[in-house]
Amino acid sequence: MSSAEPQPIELESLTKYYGDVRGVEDLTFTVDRGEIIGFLGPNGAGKSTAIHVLLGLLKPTDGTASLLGRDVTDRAELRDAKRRLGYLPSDVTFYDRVMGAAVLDHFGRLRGDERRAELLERFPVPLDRTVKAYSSGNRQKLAIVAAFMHEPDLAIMDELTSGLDPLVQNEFYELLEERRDAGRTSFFSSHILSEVRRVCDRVGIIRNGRLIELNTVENILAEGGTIATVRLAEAPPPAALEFPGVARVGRRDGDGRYRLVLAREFDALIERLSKYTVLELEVREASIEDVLMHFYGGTDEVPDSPASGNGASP
Ligand SMILES: Nc1ncnc2c1ncn2[C@@H]1O[C@H](COP(=O)(O)OP(=O)(O)OP(=O)(O)O)[C@@H](O)[C@H]1O
Repeated sequence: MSSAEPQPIELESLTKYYGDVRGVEDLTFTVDRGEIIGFLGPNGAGKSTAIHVLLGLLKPTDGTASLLGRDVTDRAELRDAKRRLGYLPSDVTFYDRVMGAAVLDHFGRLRGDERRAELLERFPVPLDRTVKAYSSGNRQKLAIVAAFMHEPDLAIMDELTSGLDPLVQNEFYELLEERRDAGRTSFFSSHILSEVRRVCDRVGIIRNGRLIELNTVENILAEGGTIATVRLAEAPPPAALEFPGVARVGRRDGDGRYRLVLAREFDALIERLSKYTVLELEVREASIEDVLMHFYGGTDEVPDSPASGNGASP
């Protein structure tokens, strides 16, 4: 690939309304070549809408979207881009009455299949059975082979590894990492925070149709990397515990504990707490779940997040 090659995904003020219902609004971002980027957000945030616009399945209300430098609203350009695209949908459906092998033959004829044999070794499926007889995991493995066997420059995946067992998941993450090493790009939506942390270079967080954060996992964690939970004999208002370096302070309704999200400002924390009688203090590293709960704000829709049960939402 030459350096003059266009970015794999470029969205500029992309907006999609379904009648009066907002799907996404004013989305602007660029995905770089060789990047693995995750798209996170609560249910209904707009992830699928953005992906469907990118695939040319939905027409934008406003703004532009391009795949591998091709305008997705132009049929010929979209067709061209799709030859170098691998797409893994969230609900894998094939014609039930065809054999697994015939499914791969079909996609192979359309786009190529140079990695077919190797991928089938890594993601084995019963090729001589009809897809109807496949378990959901096998369907997904077949979809992976179909999506990646032509070595696409860009892969787009909706709900990355839903339904795969942990060993297959791991194999799949390795495939994405090999692609990255070869300068190929992967973009996926996910609810699974551990997988985002494991494989992503950057994470985009979308809420109510808008992109509210786009950053590396490390930087997202660094903004509020420490959580202090404290119980005081006194009951000052949460704002009394704020100082530079504290991102948020909240107070739990049930037991009156305060929860501070802060940068590693331990001296300042100790100084501030010294004004009070500290009955309990726990300080720990924030998890990505903690940080994302902040962005998701007050929703319960982070499935593998531990219950945070605190009053520290923004
Ligand atoms: N075909 C449609 N007609 C009307 N509204 C729609 C349609 N598809 C999506 N929406 C609305 O657009 C918004 C974004 O939905 P979208 O499916 O893109 O979110 P999502 O982030 O993919 O959610 P999930 O994680 O639940 O799949 C929601 O308010 C949803 O109700």
